[in-house]
Amino acid sequence: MTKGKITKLSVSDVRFPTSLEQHGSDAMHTDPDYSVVYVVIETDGGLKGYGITFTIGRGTEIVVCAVEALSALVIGKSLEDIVSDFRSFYRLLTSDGQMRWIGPEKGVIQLATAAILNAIWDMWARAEGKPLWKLLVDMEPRQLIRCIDFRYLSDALTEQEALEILEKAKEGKQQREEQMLKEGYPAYTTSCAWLGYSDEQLTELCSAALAEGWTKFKVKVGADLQDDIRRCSLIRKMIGPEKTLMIDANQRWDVAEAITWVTKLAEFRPLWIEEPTCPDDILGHAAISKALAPLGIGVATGEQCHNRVMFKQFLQASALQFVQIDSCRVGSVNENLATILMAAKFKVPVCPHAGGVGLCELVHHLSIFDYISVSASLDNRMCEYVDHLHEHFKSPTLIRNAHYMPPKDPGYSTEMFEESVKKHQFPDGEVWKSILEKK
Ligand SMILES: C[C@H](O)[C@@H](O)[C@@H](O)[C@H](O)C(=O)O
Ligand SMILES: [Mg+2]
Repeated sequence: MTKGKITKLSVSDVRFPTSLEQHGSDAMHTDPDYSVVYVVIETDGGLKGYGITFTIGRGTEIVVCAVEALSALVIGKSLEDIVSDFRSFYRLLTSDGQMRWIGPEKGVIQLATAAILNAIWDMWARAEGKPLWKLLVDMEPRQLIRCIDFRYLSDALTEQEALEILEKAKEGKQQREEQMLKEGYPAYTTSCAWLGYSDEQLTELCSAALAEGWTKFKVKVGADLQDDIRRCSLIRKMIGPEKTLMIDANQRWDVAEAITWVTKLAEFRPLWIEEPTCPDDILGHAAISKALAPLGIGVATGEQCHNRVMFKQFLQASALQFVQIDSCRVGSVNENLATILMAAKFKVPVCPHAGGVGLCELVHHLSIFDYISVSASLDNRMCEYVDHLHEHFKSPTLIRNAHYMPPKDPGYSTEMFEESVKKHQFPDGEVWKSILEKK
């Protein structure tokens, strides 16, 4: 594999003005400009890797600084040095004796870690000539385990248990891979019902989605109860009693408020309420889960769950019924592998968070791996889909019949078109120059 040492890491602040049309809006984030911190790493032997982390506009420049601060830990290493002992490299990035103080393993520094490690995984998959999901699927359990930092996890999941889960799932792997290649991984859509959309827009988008074959829909709630009742009733009527509805409050409520509010929306039979309260409030989520269980409503969370230790506690406390991993929030594939394995042990389905810009491109690799190599089940499992900004990626997602089709191109689907990056660079790209001039 030796193709030189990493000699170059470049990082850009790339923003898309989605707030102009209220795409992505929710009860807490009313004007998101979907953005990425885009990292490109290169070796002197000609290997390249592309990585992103997701942000929503202002503040992206801070993550860029954090990537720059971490870059010294990457420069000079070869891909082989890194992946032959990936666990140690993960530790190096997340446990630097001085920089860990500004985390540890949370917030801006963790987003930066995600961007860099996503680029490394992309480089590895490209070097092997495989899409990332296939790289993972073809790895022996022991090799997968060596990518995971088990520090702080052993009270919930030991290495031995993780190995046993992976060994057990070897049975039927081949058939599941064939099934994925034929049918794809089930997806749901959030594109119809952002909070800032009018009822007309909602109706139009929902009927288009139904015509395209979507069967599972997520609606933003949490700002105004009467609005929520009206919007949920509209969608439930359009999709009929059989199809699936989920609701997402993006952390808007206190615990008691969440319970009363969601109880009032129970007649629309949501499968889950997502992020009902503060994403760090594990016991709060446990209380909400307990109160809503009799109504048949689960709690989903994870898009702002900053590391594997948080997921561990959510699982230990029965505080969530759907684990929403995110490919850009935590320490990349390494940390998501840990969470996927813990979810398998606790028998909780993984339903990744996606959307934003690039999140769909990345995370469906992990869903496909989860099904083939870990969970072996599609029960109550689906990966989020949002129909924005795919045109900026060289290997965009492919949806067929509301399923994600497995990517074929080598890598982690992270590479963007140079032209897109250039145009949307903040604040000097032509898109932003013209917006900022008008302001
Ligand atoms: C600001 C963003 O669009 C969020 O609203 C979005 O990630 C959302 O929570 C989701 O679950 O898709
Ligand atoms: Mg959400």
